[in-house]
Amino acid sequence: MVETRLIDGKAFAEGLRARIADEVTEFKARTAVTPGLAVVLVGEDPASAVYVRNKGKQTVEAGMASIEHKLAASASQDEVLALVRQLNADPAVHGILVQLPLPAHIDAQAVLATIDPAKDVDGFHVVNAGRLAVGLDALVPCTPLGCILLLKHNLGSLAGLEAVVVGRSNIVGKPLAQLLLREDCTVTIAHSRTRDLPEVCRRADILIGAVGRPEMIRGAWIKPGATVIDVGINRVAKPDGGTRLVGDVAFEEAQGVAGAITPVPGGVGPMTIACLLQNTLTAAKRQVAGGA
Ligand SMILES: Nc1nc(=O)c2c([nH]1)NC[C@@H]1CN(c3ccc(C(=O)N[C@@H](CCC(=O)O)C(=O)O)cc3)C=[N+]21
Repeated sequence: MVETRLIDGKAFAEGLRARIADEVTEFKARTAVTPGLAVVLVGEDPASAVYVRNKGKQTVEAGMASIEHKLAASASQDEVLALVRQLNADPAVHGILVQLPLPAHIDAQAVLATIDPAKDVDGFHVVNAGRLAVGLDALVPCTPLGCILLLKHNLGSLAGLEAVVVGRSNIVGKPLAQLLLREDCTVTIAHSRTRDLPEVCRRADILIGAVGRPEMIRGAWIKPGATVIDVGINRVAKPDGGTRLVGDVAFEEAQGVAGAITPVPGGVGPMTIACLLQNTLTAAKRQVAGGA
C-alpha cells in the first residue's frame, strides 16, 4: 500500500490566476490595453453553461474584459461564421472561444477554421495544432496545458517517464500526447479499440484518463505509485435521485495504489479555466504593439 497524495488543482489554479492577474495589471499599465476574451455560445448545452458562468467571472477577476455572445440553438452556420469574422476584426478582442459542442447542423471544423489563429485561445485551429506538432510557438489547448502544469509541479522533470493517455480526442488526448512528448515522455495513446487496455495502463508512470466514460479506469489498472490525472467530468445519478460529478478513473479504487491523483471536481477543471486566461494574456501580448 502506498499513501496516495491528492493533487489539488483548485488551489494550484487559484495561485495561477493570481499570478495572471498581476501580469494583467502590469500589461494594462504598460500598453493601456485591456485583454479581451470573447465567448460564443450557441444554444444551451448544460455542461457549457456551467463552464461559461465560471469563466466569465474569473476573466473579470483577472482584470480582463469578458465579451459574451449568445446565439439561439437555431442560428445558421452563416450567422456563426459572420460573428466569428466580426470578432476577428475587433481590436478589443484578443481571444475567441466558441463553446463546443455546437448544434449538429453547424460544421464545427468550418467554424474553428474561421477563427484567426492568433486569437484561437482554445488552440483548436489546425494552424495551432500543426504548430504544436512541429514544435513551434502555438496557442496550446487549455485542458492539456493544465495537465502538464500539474504534472511538472508534482513530479519536476517528466523526462523518460512512461505516459499513457487514454482517449484520442482532438481537444484533449492528441494535444496532450504532443505536450508529453515535448517533455521527453515515452507516450502511448490508448483508446476504445486498444487491445488489453488494463495491461497498457499498468505500464504508465503517468496515467491520463480522457475518455469521457464515468469511472472506466479501475484501481487494478494503475501501477503502484503512478501519477494519475483524471480529465473526465461526468455527471452521474446518485441512488437518492440527485447527481454528482465523477471522473474517468474509479477514484476510491485508486486510493492506496496511485502515488498521486487529481480529484473530480477540484482537479483538472479549474486548471482549464486558468489556462484559458493564460492563453488570452499570451494572445494579447502578441497582438498589441510593445505588449510582449
Ligand atoms: N471551446 C470550448 N472550450 C472548452 O474548454 C470547453 C468547451 N468548449 N465546452 C465545454 C467544455 C467543458 N469545460 C469545463 C471547464 C472547466 C470545468 C470546471 O472548472 N469544473 C469544476 C467543477 C464544476 C462543477 O462543479 O460543475 C471542477 O472540475 O472542479 C468544467 C468544464 C470546458 N469546455
